[in-house]
Amino acid sequence: MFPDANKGYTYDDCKATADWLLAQTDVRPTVGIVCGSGLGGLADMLKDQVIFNYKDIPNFPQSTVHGHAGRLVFGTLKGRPCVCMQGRFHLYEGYLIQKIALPMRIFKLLGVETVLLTNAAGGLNQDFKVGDVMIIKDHLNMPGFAGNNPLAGPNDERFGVRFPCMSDAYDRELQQMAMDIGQELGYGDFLKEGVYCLLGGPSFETVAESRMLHKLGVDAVGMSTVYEVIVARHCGMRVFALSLITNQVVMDYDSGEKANHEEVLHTAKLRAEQLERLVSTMVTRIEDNKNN
Ligand SMILES: O=P(O)(O)O[C@@H]1C[C@H](O)[C@@H](CO)O1
Ligand code: HPA
Repeated sequence: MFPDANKGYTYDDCKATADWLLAQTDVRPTVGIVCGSGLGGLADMLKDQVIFNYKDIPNFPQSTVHGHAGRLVFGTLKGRPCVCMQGRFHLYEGYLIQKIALPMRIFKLLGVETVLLTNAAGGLNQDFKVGDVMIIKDHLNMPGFAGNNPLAGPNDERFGVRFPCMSDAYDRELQQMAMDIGQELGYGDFLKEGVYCLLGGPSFETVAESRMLHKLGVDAVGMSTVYEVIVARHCGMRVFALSLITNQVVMDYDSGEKANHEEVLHTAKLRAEQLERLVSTMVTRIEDNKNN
């Protein structure tokens, strides 16, 4: 049923990739960051960078989407060791679902304890505006209802249990921390919270699909993050995720609006600096809290 489930994704394969990376950098990251569409500037904030192109990393997939540079950047954020994915992988790129989330297992084997994920998403919540930042409190794995789960296939207990709990997927303390930091930075007006829904893409939603998701209580819809969260939680890392609302989802047949990737990248550019400040402050606080 899962013909390729083991190919290239065994514990030993992940370990070989992690060891290959660790042999080439002195950075021992405890925080891992994933940059969403157009949000790769986060990685540029790291000091003393050691950069690996995805194409040079054994077992790593390649980025094929505009706005995803395809580099793994090690370095320090205000002195704290981090690793940052400047570009992620999506179902619509044609990757096997296990491969999309493979970097989370490599993060774990690098020593990462906390993962901070960002994405670009369309706003369904009618109170959201373009440019709002939604702290994700829960998700809907829409492809998951049809059996598309990155943990499908043989389970290796060295990563985690066969049936992991997901009701606590998004760390409450980190959500509160982001809210607090957002208030301190004066971002209160555009900081929201809500439920993210994964769709496979790459086509954007029809009006009927958008209306259905809205009725289901979805606040923002996108094409990533959920598989990474499931795999990160499976192997015991703490998870925080946020969506930048890059566009308002079209819910009206008379609307002249049309979702497009250029608008997504444009909005990301406008909010990038504030997002970088929010995430970098979180990194320092996570590390400081650990030492106190
Ligand atoms: O990687 P993310 O989820 O930020 O990318 C979003 C979803 C699609 O890949 C793309 C659509 O514009 O942006
Ligand atoms: O409207 C959207 N739908 C799905 N994915 C997205 N990523 C950015 N915007 C969107």
